[in-house]
Amino acid sequence: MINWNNLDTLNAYKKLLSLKGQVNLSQALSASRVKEYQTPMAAGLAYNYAAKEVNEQILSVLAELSAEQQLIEKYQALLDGEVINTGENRKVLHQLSRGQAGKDVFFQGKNLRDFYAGEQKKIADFAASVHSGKIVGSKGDRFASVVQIGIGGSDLGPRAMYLALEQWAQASGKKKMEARFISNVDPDDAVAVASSVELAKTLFILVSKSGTTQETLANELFVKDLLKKAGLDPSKHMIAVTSETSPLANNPGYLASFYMDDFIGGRYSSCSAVGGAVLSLAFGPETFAAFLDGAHAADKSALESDIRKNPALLDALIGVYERNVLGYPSTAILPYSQALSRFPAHLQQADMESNGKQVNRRGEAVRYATGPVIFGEPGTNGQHSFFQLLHQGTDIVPLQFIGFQESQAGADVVVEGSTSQKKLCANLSAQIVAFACGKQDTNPNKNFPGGRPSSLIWGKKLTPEALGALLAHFENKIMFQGFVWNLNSFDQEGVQLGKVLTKKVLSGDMDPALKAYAEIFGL
Ligand SMILES: O=P(O)(O)OC[C@H]1O[C@H](O)[C@H](O)[C@@H](O)[C@@H]1O
Repeated sequence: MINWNNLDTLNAYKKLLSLKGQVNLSQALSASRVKEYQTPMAAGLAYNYAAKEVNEQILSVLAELSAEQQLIEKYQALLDGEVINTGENRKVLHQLSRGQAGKDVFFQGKNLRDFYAGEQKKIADFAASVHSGKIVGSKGDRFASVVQIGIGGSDLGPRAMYLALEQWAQASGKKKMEARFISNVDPDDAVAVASSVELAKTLFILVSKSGTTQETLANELFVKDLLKKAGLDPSKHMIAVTSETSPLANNPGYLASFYMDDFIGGRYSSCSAVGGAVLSLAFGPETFAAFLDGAHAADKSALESDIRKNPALLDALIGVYERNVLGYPSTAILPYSQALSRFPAHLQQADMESNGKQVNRRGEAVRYATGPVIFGEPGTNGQHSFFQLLHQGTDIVPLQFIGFQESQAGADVVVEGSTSQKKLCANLSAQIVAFACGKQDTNPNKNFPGGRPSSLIWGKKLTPEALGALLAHFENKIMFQGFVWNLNSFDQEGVQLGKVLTKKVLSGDMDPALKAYAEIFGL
């Protein structure tokens, strides 16, 4: 029997509050702790939490919290197809799009694992036909580029994953097609992307789960207009990815259509047809399959009930301790990997759209902090930008570093006795210790207080499997945190009001304040 309780009703939470400030990070951090406070992740990655403000006692109360809030049972129920998205009365099945970690899940007599796998197979066959030249553009040209049109979850995850594997694919001979993305309704986005490709050799992927998103539909027509003006037949240059119930479904105006469903939230859709189409076209279906394998392995590891052996659960619980006990308002995602340049942007949506909520699953106000603000940039770039505040600002911002021993492309240069990859990893190591330990100085302006916590996810190299595991780690972390806070992490009502008011502006039905702003733009 599962109980959905608010965090502040739990005994373990009350205990946890009494453990505030037990750890002095600059004193606690030691070589043995760096070795000991680490747990293996899927696909050869590891989660290191030596520089977090936790100790054995805090970790054992976090384990009690996990048991009392039934985090693993709730995850298992989600995998088994229970209606976890209560606000929209939906199952939550993104994990099923990358393998079976729970029971078979059926909806209206359809086995949904077979449905997701079937769409993946259809995409693989379609991609093979494009790569072999069996399917060509309307003037007979082979397709060389693919442009995804979508926004939010239909853009951020797939774009971040594409960029994450581009150099790896190039170096390993897996790159089949160039991919670009159009998301913004700002016409300059579509113009810039369209002018960077040869339209006759470009396949567009229209991606919208709902099939109703204003920006995406506007960009579809924008692109179709450009295709027509170039003398090309849009129906031979565009495929669609949508849900079977959307207005875009079953439209013969697309070269092909691939489907996902309402049980996969937009921000969790990278492993469905939403990410599958672009990644399979760009890097081949086998690369996408390897990415799914890594994600599935991470999903399985998230079922472990010992928090010390479950990196996603541990990461989630430490985050709750930082947010609700230590009161830290935000978290920075800092990948020391250029390939992950858009990964923080993806996590902004994944985390903040999921856990940026003020009411619980039953719609009652909660009396504790929920999801933190998420932001980030790759290192070392961030060091020359916002790290000043992170080191010496008045807020403490927990940091999630990500790093790899090897680069993806392998090409490197030795300058002043070290390679660039070595410099990158040296910077990462240095930052963790600088944040944790600080440095005393008699000049207050040069004083580093330290005591600034971070975790490190690391691996040998960012491969498709490692990327899948990394993505699933964060998705599962967000899910566990939502369970701790007793939220529905799978709806996003907070994005609706702006859409309604936008329609009012465009239809001329405005209140005075709205009208005043609209007038600034001559509307
Ligand atoms: O895929 P679509 O239905 O076009 O939705 C695209 C995006 O827009 C919405 O406003 C939501 O905030 C996102 O969660 C979603 O990913």
